Parts: sequence; C-alpha cells; structure tokens
Amino acid sequence: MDKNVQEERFTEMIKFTPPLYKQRYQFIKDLVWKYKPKKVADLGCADCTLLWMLKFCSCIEVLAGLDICENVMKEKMHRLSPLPGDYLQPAERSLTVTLHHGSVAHKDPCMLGFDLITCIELIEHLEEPELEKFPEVVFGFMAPAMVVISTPNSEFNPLLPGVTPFRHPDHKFEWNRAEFQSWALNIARSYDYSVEFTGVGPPPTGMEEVGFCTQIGVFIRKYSQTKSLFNKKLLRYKSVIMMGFFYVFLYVVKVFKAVYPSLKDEKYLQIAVVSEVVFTAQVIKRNLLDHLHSEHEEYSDGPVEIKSKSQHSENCVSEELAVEKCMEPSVSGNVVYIPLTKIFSFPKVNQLCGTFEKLYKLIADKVTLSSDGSAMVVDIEQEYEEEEN
Ligand SMILES: C[S@@+](CC[C@H](N)C(=O)[O-])C[C@H]1O[C@@H](n2cnc3c(N)ncnc32)[C@H](O)[C@@H]1O
Ligand SMILES: [Mg+2]
Repeated sequence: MDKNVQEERFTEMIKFTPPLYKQRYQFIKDLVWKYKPKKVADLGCADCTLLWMLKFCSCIEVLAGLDICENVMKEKMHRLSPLPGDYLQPAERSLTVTLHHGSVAHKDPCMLGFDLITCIELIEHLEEPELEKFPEVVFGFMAPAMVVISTPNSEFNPLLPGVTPFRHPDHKFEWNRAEFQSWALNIARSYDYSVEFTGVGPPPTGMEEVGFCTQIGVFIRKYSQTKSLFNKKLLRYKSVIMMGFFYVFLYVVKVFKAVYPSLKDEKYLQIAVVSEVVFTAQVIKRNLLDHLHSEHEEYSDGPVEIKSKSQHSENCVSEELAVEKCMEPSVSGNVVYIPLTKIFSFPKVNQLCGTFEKLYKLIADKVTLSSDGSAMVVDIEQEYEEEEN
C-alpha cells in the first residue's frame, strides 16, 4: 500500500490539514524559497512527488533523485519531463533532472556538488548496516551545504490508532525525540554541521508534550566547501574507479535524465530572439506605414502612394555598427529599413540579448539585413497582401 495513503489512514482521527506528507513537502519548498539552493537531491525519492513539486522552484538548476526501488521511481517519472509549453517559452534558468537507482549506503560521484539534500521519511526504512553507513555517505562524502532529515516521532504514536508497533510494516525503527536528536547531534558534531530540530503535524491541544507527528532535523554545514576541496574529492574518487574498482559504478545507475530548454542555451535563445525581433519589426513597420498613410490622407486626395519622408539615406549608414546610428525607420521602394538600434531599444529584445553585439550575432543569419548590417529589411508588399486578404 502507498506509504502516504497508509499514513493518512492512521492519522484520520487526528486529521491533519493539509495531509502530513503535503506538510513535509511544503516544509522543503519553504526552505528552498528561503535559501535558494541551485542543486537539490532527494534521497529515497519514491514516486518523485517532491522532485516534481521542486521543479517549479525557479532557483533550482539541478534536481536529482535516488531510490533503492527502481519501479516506484519509474511509475510517475514522466512527470519530470519538459512539457510543450517549456519548449514554446523556454525559461531563463537551465534545469536538468536526473533519477538514479541505488542506495544511500553507497558513495557515488553523481551525488556530489549539491547544495541541499533531502531525506524525507527515509532513515526509518534503512537496515542497520545501511543506517550505519548513511552519515559518512551523506555528510562525509556528499557533504552538501544543507541536509534535511524527517522521520516519525514515536511519542506521537499513542495518538494514532492501529500503530503496532510501527506506523508502517517496512519501518525498521521509530525514534522518540531524544533518540533522533542524539543521533543527529552526534552526526553534526562528527561532520562539522549545526542542526536544528522542528517538525510538522502539530499535536492536538492539551497534548503538546508529545511533539510533532513528524520530527525534522535541519543540518547546516559549518565549513565552506571550496571548489578545490570538491575537485579533490572527485579526483580521489575517480582514481579509485580507474584503479579497477569498477564495481563502484554498479551501485548507482542513472535511469532518467531530462534537460529543460533554457534561454541559457544559445539554440533556444536564438529562436526566442529571432521571433521577438521579427514581431518587433512588424510592429515598427505597421506604425510607420500607418503614420505615412495618415499624413498622406491629410495633405492629398490623390491615390495612396507611400513615399518615405526620410529616405534611407547613406548618411544613416556608417562603416561600423554603432548605436548612435539613425534610430528612425525609413521606406525605400518596396521595403522598410528598421535600424537595429531601434529594435534593440525595445525592452523585451534588450532584455533577451543584453548587448547590441549579441543581438547582431543572433539574428545576422536569420533575417534580411541592409548591406551594411545596420538595419533590418522588411517587405512592404507583404503588408499590402495581408491587408487585401
Ligand atoms: C517512505 S518512502 C518515502 C518517500 C518520499 N521520500 C516521501 O516522503 O514521500 C521511503 C523510500 O526510501 C526508499 N529506500 C529505502 N531504502 C533505501 C536505500 N537504502 N537507498 C535509497 N532509497 C531507499 C524506499 O524505496 C522508499 O521509496
Ligand atoms: Mg516511513
């Protein structure tokens, strides 16, 4: 039975709103909003619900999940793939999501370099030898800036009907607050972390002495992990692998990887910029033609014939691409010249490209430019065809 469903049944009498598992996930989301970690790993990620919630946190660029049970991870992992909307409007940030099949009892380089590691309702499922290795793997080897561990608080159990002896048949133990805190403080001391205790699922009024239903330890690394320390660790590990201990690789296997489209990727940035530039050029052209039409109607009754007031003169074109160039669009024959400086002055284009040089680089091969490259050339004909239809 789904562990969260079973827990909901136990806690029916107490009635947590929102349900306890959602409160645990919300706790993590709140921490993420507060500390803005870029790289987050969830150990014992099960059906990836927490990872799925975290992918919407815009500060996160790397998300990873690890679980000993491959099937439970694969059940709903498709939720972690990009959606069509992600391609239509790529996000500013980059995001890579990976899932790994393996145990928290084994060190693997894929788990290095994280800012936050979450272990939600995991430790009580570990066999004794795994629990013994857990601190060295998570705090010694992975050594993220922050670790969050949640586990049932056994002092709350008398308030839950049908808990015999544990809340779930797969639990190897359930600790009271003193037991959890002494285990956690010991780890914090050994690996140079600080730890604070809190929880979710408050006790009912009058029963406050039992504490939260789920107890939580939030560990913060006291020392700063320099790049060189990180590289040293990675190098040491790689050399172990190269020495022929290939079994290391067998412990953790990547089962899923999704790379989200992002404006940080030149390919997606170019698509976004070209589309914004073409749109902007159409707006500028439309405004110019409307203006010329209205001027013409004001001063003449004759047939409509567009004549540029400010013909695209050679004065507007200098040898180099300079921002000071003529900013006004002009008509010449059947085309409109729209200075790139004008296009660049539009906030959305400006924000996407950052610099004028970048704008030029991204659109040069994708749109028609004047011979000196200072203006975009847009057909008028097309405009009339559109009007006639
Ligand atoms: C109670 S579930 C918690 C799932 C999820 N963290 C949540 O809060 O909804 C515990 C998960 O830990 C996984 N697990 C148990 N032993 C593990 C180990 N040694 N390494 C990694 N995951 C393990 C189980 O497969 C299971 O998916
Ligand atoms: Mg559990």
